[in-house]
Amino acid sequence: MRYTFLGPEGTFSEAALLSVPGAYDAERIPSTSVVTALAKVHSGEVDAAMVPIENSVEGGVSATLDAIAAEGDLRIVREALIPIRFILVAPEGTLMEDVRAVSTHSHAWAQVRGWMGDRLPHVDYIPGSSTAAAAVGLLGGESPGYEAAVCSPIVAEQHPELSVLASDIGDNARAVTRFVLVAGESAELPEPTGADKTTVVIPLPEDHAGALMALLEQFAARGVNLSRIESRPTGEALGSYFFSVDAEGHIANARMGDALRGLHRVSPGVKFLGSYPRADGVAPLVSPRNTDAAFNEAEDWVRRIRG
Ligand SMILES: O=C(O)C(=O)C[C@]1(C(=O)O)C=C[C@@H](O)C=C1
Repeated sequence: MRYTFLGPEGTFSEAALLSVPGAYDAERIPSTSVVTALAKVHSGEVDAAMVPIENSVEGGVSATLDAIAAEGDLRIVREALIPIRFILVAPEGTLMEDVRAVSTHSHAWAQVRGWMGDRLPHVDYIPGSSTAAAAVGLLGGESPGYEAAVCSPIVAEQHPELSVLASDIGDNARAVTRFVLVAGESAELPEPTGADKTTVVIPLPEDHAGALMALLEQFAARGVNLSRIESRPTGEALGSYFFSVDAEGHIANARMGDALRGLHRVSPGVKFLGSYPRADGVAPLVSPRNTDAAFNEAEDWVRRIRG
C-alpha cells in the first residue's frame, strides 16, 4: 500500500495514518495540502490519503469537505480519532518576549486563540500549510518571517534543535480531530461491524420551503441517526448549497439502504462516499421496527400481496 497524508512528518495527520494497521511499514508520501493529497488518490499515485475532516472545537475542515465532494470518485474506508495537544516551539535561545509572529495551520490557530490572547496578545499570525510545516520552517537558518510555531509534541521529539516555549496551549484539553482514510472508488467496501458510519454528499435539489426537511425525513423515517451535517456552498451561485452528512449505520443495513434509495429519489445527484467502522465502536440504538428483520418482513408482506 502507498499512503499520503498532510505533511511533513510530525503532523496530526501523520499520527492518524500511523494508527492504521500496516501503515508504519508502508510507503508514506507527505502532501503539502489536503487537495493535493486527494488528487494523488484520484490519479492513482497512491492508494489512500489520511485527511482531517472535523475537529471537536473548530468544526468541519472545509478544504476536505469540498475536495471530497468535488472529486466524486473517492471512498472513505476508515476513520481515526486523534486527541489534540499543542505546544509552542522556537529555535534554541528564543525567549517568549522575542516572539513577534507565530505560524501554524489555521485549524490549530483557532484552537489556541484564547491562550495566545492571554500570553502573546500582540503576535501576528502567519498561516502555515500544516502544524509541522510551520515548525520545520524555523530550522532553515534564514528567517521565515515568524519566531515560533504551534505544533504537536511529536515535532519537538523529532527536532531537538527546537525548544519548547510552552506546552498544552490548546484552549480545550478535550479537543479531538477526526480523520478519514480516503481511497479510490474501486476500494473494497468495508464489511459491516454493527458500529458503522455512512458518509454522503447531498445537493439541495430545489430551493423551496421544506427542501431540507425532505432530505432529512429520509433518514428520520427509517430511524437512521445523523452524527454530522454541514452545509457547504457549491461555488456556483450565492444560495447554492450541498450537505455533507455522516449517518449511523452501513449501506448493508436495510434501514440505511432504504434511506439512501429515498434520498436518491429526492436528490438524484446524491453521492455515496463510503460506509466504514466507527473509530469509537459505539453501536447505534435501533428500534425493533427498523431492524433488518423488520424491513425484510415488510418486504415479504408486499411481495405476498402482489402475488
Ligand atoms: O497540521 C496538522 O498537523 C494537521 O494534521 C491538520 C490539522 C487540521 O486540519 O485540523 C489537524 C489537527 C489539528 O486540529 C490541527 C491541524
